[in-house]
Amino acid sequence: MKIVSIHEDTLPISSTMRNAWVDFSMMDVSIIAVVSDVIRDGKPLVGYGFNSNGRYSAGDILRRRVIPRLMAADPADILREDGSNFSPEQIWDVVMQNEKPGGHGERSVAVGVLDMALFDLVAKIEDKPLYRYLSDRYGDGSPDEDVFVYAAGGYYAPGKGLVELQDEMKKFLDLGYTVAKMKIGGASLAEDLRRIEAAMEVVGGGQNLAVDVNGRFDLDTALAYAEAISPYDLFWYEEVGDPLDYQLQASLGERYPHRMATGENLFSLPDARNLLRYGGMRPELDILQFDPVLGYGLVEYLRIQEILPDYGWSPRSCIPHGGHQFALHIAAALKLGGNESYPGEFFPTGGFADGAVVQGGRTSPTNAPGIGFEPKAAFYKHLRALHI
Ligand SMILES: O=C([O-])CC(=O)C(=O)O
Ligand SMILES: [Mg+2]
Repeated sequence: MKIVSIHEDTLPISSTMRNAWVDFSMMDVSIIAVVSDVIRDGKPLVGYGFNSNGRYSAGDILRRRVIPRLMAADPADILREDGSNFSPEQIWDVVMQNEKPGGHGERSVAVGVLDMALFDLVAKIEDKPLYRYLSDRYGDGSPDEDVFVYAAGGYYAPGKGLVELQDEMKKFLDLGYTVAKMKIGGASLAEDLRRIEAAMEVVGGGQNLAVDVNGRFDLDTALAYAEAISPYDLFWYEEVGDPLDYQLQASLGERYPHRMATGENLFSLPDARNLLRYGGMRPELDILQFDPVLGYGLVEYLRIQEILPDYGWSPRSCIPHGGHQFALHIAAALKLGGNESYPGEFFPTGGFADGAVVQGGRTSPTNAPGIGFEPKAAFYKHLRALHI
């Protein structure tokens, strides 16, 4: 069993929206196809991956370091001991040769793109949907049948006023979501409060609405907003300060009695552990949003899962960032607390498989083998074009 070829490209997912830091006019993702010599129905099995949503493509690192290391590896070193399948864990060690620790930057994204494709391939070789494969190998063999998902959106955009924001929130409810998320921190406090109140009016109150600052605030601004939004009792207050400012997070936690969520821009086990050690996050209340792609893939995410109990955390407190099908499978298999969803953003990578139904704020991964990119037509045509 071997990897025959790896194909990589960059796909634009640009749009006119913005959060408190980033306008998405130049946003793109890396996409990858890993072609194996395993033949099924007359065709080679291929694993596909992409780098989640919201961080830029990492093609240079893939082309210059990650892919060459994998292609140069002895085929025996990248298989499980019994030779029955590829080992994403061993491949992780191969592609991380000669890399210093720390300073994870875009390297963790490049490794995550490959890792997603490997898990897609490995599950296809076992002819199982990914959540079943993961549950059998890393979980308890009985995955959750469905997963809590919330609709992320509420971006700032040209010409988007309160009415348009309310229409967007209404659309989320019509699609079957019960909780929506919106951006704050990109306008004045007074304007953001008007936006929050307008959204709450539609979604049914603060417990159905999360707000996301994308790391924009210093401590004073974080606390001023905290005081102003406290009476709303929001679903959560997300990524309020710089992702690596654990002291800010801890100070906020001392003053803000409602749920906080963060972690989408922590890209490694040591960074995640530092959040648990020093970030003042409260295991009985708060939510951890590490993205299983951006942070060196599922291999590293599993290492993070392993240390959670040491700090009093349960997998149910994890709701990954990214709104991708990969994390949906992981959430079902590892019994996480839920998954993000982008019903209206990041075309064509956002959203789940075509025809996926959300009901009462819950959905299920597809039963196609692997991740199920094939039944996501508008995206799959780009993945397939990588190697055809
Ligand atoms: O706006 C973004 O980059 C995405 C984001 O923070 C989220 O989904 O929580
Ligand atoms: Mg966020």
